[in-house]
Amino acid sequence: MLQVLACITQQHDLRLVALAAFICVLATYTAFTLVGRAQEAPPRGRAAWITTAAVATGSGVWATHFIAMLAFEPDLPVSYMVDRTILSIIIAVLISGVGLGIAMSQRLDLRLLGGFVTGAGIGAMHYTGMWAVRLPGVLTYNLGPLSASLIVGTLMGGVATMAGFARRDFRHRVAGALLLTLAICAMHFTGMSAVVIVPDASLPVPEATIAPFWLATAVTAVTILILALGLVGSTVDQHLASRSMREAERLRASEQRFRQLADATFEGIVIHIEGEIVDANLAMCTLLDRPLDQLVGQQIWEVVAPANHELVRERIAAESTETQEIDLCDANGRTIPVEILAQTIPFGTGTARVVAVRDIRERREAEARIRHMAHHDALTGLPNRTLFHDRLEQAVSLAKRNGTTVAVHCLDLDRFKNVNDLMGHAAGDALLQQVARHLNNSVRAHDTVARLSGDEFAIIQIGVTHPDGPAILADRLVELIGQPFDLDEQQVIIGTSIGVALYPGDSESGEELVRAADTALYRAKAAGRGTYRFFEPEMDTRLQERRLLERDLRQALAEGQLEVHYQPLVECNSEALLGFEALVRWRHPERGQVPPSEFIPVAEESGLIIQLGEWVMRTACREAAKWPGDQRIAINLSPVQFRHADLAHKILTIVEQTGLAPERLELEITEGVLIEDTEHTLATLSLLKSAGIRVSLDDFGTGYSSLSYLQRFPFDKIKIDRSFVWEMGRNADSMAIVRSVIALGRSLRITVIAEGVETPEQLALLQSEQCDQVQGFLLGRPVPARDLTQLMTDAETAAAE
Ligand SMILES: Nc1nc2c(ncn2[C@@H]2O[C@H](COP(=O)(O)O[C@H]3[C@@H](O)[C@H](n4cnc5c(=O)[nH]c(N)nc54)O[C@@H]3COP(=O)(O)O)[C@@H](O)[C@H]2O)c(=O)[nH]1
Repeated sequence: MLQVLACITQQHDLRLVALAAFICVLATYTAFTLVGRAQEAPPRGRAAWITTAAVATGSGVWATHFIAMLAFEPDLPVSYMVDRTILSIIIAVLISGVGLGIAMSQRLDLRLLGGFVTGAGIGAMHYTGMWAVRLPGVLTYNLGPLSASLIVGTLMGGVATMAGFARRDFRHRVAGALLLTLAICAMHFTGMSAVVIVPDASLPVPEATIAPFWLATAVTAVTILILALGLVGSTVDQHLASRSMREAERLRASEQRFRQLADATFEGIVIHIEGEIVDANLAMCTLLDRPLDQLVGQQIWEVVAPANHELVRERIAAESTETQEIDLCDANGRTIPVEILAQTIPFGTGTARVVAVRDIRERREAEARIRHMAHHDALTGLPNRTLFHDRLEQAVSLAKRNGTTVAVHCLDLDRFKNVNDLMGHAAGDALLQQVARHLNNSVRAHDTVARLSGDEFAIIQIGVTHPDGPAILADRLVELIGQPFDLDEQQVIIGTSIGVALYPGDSESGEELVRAADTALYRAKAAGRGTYRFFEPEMDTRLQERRLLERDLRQALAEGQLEVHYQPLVECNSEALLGFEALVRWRHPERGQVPPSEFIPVAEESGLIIQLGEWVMRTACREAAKWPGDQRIAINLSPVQFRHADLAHKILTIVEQTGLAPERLELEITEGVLIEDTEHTLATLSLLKSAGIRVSLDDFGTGYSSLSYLQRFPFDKIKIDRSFVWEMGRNADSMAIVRSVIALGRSLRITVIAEGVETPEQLALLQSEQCDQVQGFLLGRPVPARDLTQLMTDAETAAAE
């Protein structure tokens, strides 16, 4: 060690030694910095950085050696052989490159080995450089220091790389650089202390050389330039690399955010390039029931329903951005209706199509539900009137093309209203559902059973090949609906009336076919119900007649062709005049006298009964109010009038306006009034009754459940139907009924009137049974108002006698 120190202090120019040390620190620092860059660089760029590090480090270390050599003052002129000096530079560069290349490894053993190689390489450079020295003497080495210099240099090289590459930060780089500088200096000066120079005058003196100071300055300048270039390059590159790393990081984060965003949407997103899927979000994978790695690389045709391939191809070609509904196929081959919206976006170096996919299964189901609701009856689930007419038009068009026959059956349930009224609406609904099921089971799959309204059903029987086909079906339906139905553990028997019309034959259009079937239904009902009738052209004539009658009645109301006649109501025993029943009369200018039994049903069907009824009520009340006595006035009310909510209000207004005492007014209603919407009817009647108006139950005994109505409303009077009165003398049953009704009235304290009394015998029988009142041609025919004064005077005279 002392020998080394003596060598440094006594045989070297210390200023140049300091300069060499400075260069060495700079070179070794550059070495660690550049190798650090190589470590961080992508594999492709590493070789370039190692090469740069090798050149910078090799030249720096060589410069250190060379300046240190210039600092050496052996008291003899010294020069250097160019070729050997260049060789020493090459060795420095090559072995530094190899050593540092190994040392940059993550493995500790390789890092140590790299340090050893670097240290040894510097030794090799040093002794090659010494080999280039020329002086007038013999230069030999002491083996001990020589070996020591190589061992020290090699070992310390290892220590320096271990320290310098332990971490990639400035402190470790500096520590490594200082240790490597120490290694180089130790190796150099130990090596120099091994030098023994024996002057030899016989050897040639080297030619005058450039002063060591200037040589050192030139080498230093060039070296610093090389090292500075290396360092600046490394710093700039590191800056750029960290910027691009930050960019890449930002890109990665943005991509991740985009994916999270895309995955968070409910809509599926798929990106494809000319049909090849390159990415998709989570919703898309879930929709198609395929993992992302299965989707990526697939052609979109594999997920689009074949029927939509052409359409999708056209959209891609046109770069369409319009929304479109198509079908996709999932992994299980299920069809998924979706709405798509596509955009062309920049993607990598080219473009791609990004497609937003919305699952519209729920929407389609809701639409289907709404469509179904719009075309089906909610209670029975059968097609409604709208769908029925659509299907009928289709069936007729098809029959026209194929030359086949279509039959339309219009059905009306008989006595359904009774069930509804007596057992309640829930039972009525259950019955309609059972009927619907029965009808559906009776037809073939391609026939249509529809519910048109209330208890009206219709059937379209298509593809009729056998001429008896419609009759066979109608027969079966009458039979089927005539069977008892089970309702709430009770059996009910209803029945059905059916009208049948055929295409071709009865009509050319669906609408007319229904009208014809309706006409036939009317005839089936008129024939006593529980049967069917085929449409016949003559039925249509009747229908036409009804229409004409309706037109004329409308005109009659407008032109005042109507009149009210009054028929006496008489006390049975005394035959005293009690009042009159108002009966409407129509004298048509051409038709002559039209009976109410003909035009009242037409008025009820057309709704004209509202206007007509109000007119009769006002006319009769006004007339009765003028009568000198307090005779009562009985006025008929139709069931149709009760469907209007303001009936009670209208009657009370008329009574008030005409000045008739309410107690003098009797309203005659039939069972038909009570069958429809009983609650509303009873409320109307109660209101009228509470105003003092009397209420009579007309045609008693002809209805289905006359007796039950007596329990439900406190009628003032019941009128025995004239059919019983006519049969009294001939038919014991009719007599028994008349007797029972009179007894019933007496026990319930309800007045009983018998109508249709035409003979003195009938009157005598009724008197013997103590009937309260009578009405009939025997006691007085309906007469116009102008004849009433005479009639009342006669009655007064008769009473006085
Ligand atoms: N809603 C309204 N209905 C009315 C009105 N005017 C009449 N009508 C109803 O029309 C039906 C037929 O009535 P009409 O042809 O007037 O016959 C009535 C009497 O003329 C007839 N009658 C009376 N006595 C006899 C008789 O001895 N023999 C016989 N063959 N017929 C007789 O009975 C009819 C009265 O019946 P009713 O009403 O049941 O008391 C008829 O149902 C009328 O109700 C009206 O303004 N509004």
